[in-house]
Amino acid sequence: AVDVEDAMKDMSKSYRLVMNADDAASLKKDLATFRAAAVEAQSGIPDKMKKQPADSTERKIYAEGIQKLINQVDVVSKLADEGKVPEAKAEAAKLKELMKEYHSKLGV
Ligand code: HEM
Repeated sequence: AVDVEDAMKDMSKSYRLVMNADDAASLKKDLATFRAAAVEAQSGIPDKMKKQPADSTERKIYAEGIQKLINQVDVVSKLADEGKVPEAKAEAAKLKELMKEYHSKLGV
């Protein structure tokens, strides 16, 4: 089974790479790594929610947050595809905002 905690750790590493990238090619590569980890996290159930029904409030909040995160990665990737590196990084900062918002909502 997918370990959400491991996927989150991978997201954390690739997020750092994204924010340190200084050309469109490495930015695109690091965003792809981040996205893959986020999709992995999406396919798992966080430890503290394993005993909850799929429609519990927390599980719905988790699903909503991960979907928003993936949608935002796609916004960033589009800018990277267009070679707009500073704009892409400005949008990438919103990934961290989503992290703070949802970690706080979910108490993690
Ligand atoms: C840039 C985005 C994000 C990063 C870098 C990130 C990173 C992390 C890290 C490092 C952990 C702790 C793993 C450990 O215990 O060592 C974690 C846990 C967790 N995060 Fe995130 N996170 C992000 C976004 C999100 C979002 C958007 C959500 C909710 C939708 C979320 C939900 C969780 C949950 C539920 C856990 C606990 C996992 C478990 O124990 O099974 N995270 N995250």
